[in-house]
Amino acid sequence: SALTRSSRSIVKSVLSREQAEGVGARVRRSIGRPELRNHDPFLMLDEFNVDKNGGFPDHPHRGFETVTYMLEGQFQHEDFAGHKGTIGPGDLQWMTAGRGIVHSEMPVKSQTRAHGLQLWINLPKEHKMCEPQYQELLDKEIPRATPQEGVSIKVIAGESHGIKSKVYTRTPTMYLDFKMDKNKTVEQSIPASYTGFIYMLKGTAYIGDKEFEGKAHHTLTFSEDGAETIKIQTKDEDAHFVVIAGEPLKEPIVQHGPFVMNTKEEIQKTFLDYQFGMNGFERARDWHSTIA
Ligand SMILES: Nc1ccc(F)c(C(=O)c2c[nH]c3ncc(Cl)cc23)c1F
Ligand SMILES: [Fe+3]
Repeated sequence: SALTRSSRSIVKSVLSREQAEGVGARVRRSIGRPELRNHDPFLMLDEFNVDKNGGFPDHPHRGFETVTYMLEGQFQHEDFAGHKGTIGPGDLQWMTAGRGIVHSEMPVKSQTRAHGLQLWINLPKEHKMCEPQYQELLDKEIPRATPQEGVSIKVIAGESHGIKSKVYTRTPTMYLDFKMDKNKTVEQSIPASYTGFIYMLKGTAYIGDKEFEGKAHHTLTFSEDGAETIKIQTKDEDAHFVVIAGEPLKEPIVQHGPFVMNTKEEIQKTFLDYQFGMNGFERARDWHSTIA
C-alpha cells in the first residue's frame, strides 16, 4: 500500500491584533508575542502597516537576520555603510546583520501605505559575529512552484515541489508564500526536524487531517511530531498565507531589543561595542540616515 506519510497537525491558533511599534507604525506581532515565544530559530514575525509619516528610523541589529518581504507599497532602507535601496510589492530583503548593522527602514514618502512582513531569524553561535550580508530579490527573481492550477507558491527560501530558492540560509529555513484558489488541496514537504507555523494573510485555509481552520491574521503552529508534510486545503474561499519553518538552533538566547546573543556577557559587550563604535559598529559613531 502507498506509504501514508503522516502530516503535521496544528497545535494552536493565535490572533495578532495591531499594536504600535517603531515611529507611527502599526504591527500585528505573530512570533514574539507572549503566546508565541520560543519558536527556535524564529525570534519575531511582524505584519507591518506603516503610513507615510511612520517607519523604523536609525536602529542597530546584531546576532540575527531580518527578512523583509513587501506585500504592498514601497520601503526604503539605508545602512551605516551607505547600502541603500527600495523594495516594492513582492520584493525581498534578506539581511544578515551578523556582527552589526545600523540602518533605517522607512516607507517611500509618495506611497499611501507600506504593508509587509518582517521575520527575525536567530543565527547560530558561529555566525552571530559574521560579516553583514544582504540578499535582495525582486518579485520577478523569486521562483514560483505551481503544483496545480490555482495554487501558486513563491519560494522565498528553501524548496517547494522541486523549485528551490537561491537564498543562502545560515540557519536552515523554509519561507513559502502561498496563494490558493478555493476548493484546492496541496501538500508541502517539511523536514522532520523543522519547527514551523503558518501565518494567515487573507481568506480561510484548513490545515492537516483535522482541517484546522486558519483565518486572517492568525498564526497556526505545527506539531513537532517528526511528520514530514503539511496538508493545506481551501473550501469556499481563496487563501493567502505564508508557511515558515526552520531548524531549531538549540542554543541559549539572550535578547535585548535588537541584540540577540548567547550570554548576558556577550550582550553587555554588544552594548559597549555599539556605544563606542567597536567590533563591527565602527561606522555607528555619529551616523544618521538621510531617509528617516
Ligand atoms: N529594536 C527594535 C525595536 C522596535 C522596532 F520596531 C524594531 C524594528 O525595526 C521593527 C520591528 N518590527 C518591524 N517590522 C518591520 C520593519 Cl521594516 C522593522 C521592524 C526594532 F528593531
Ligand atoms: Fe531593522
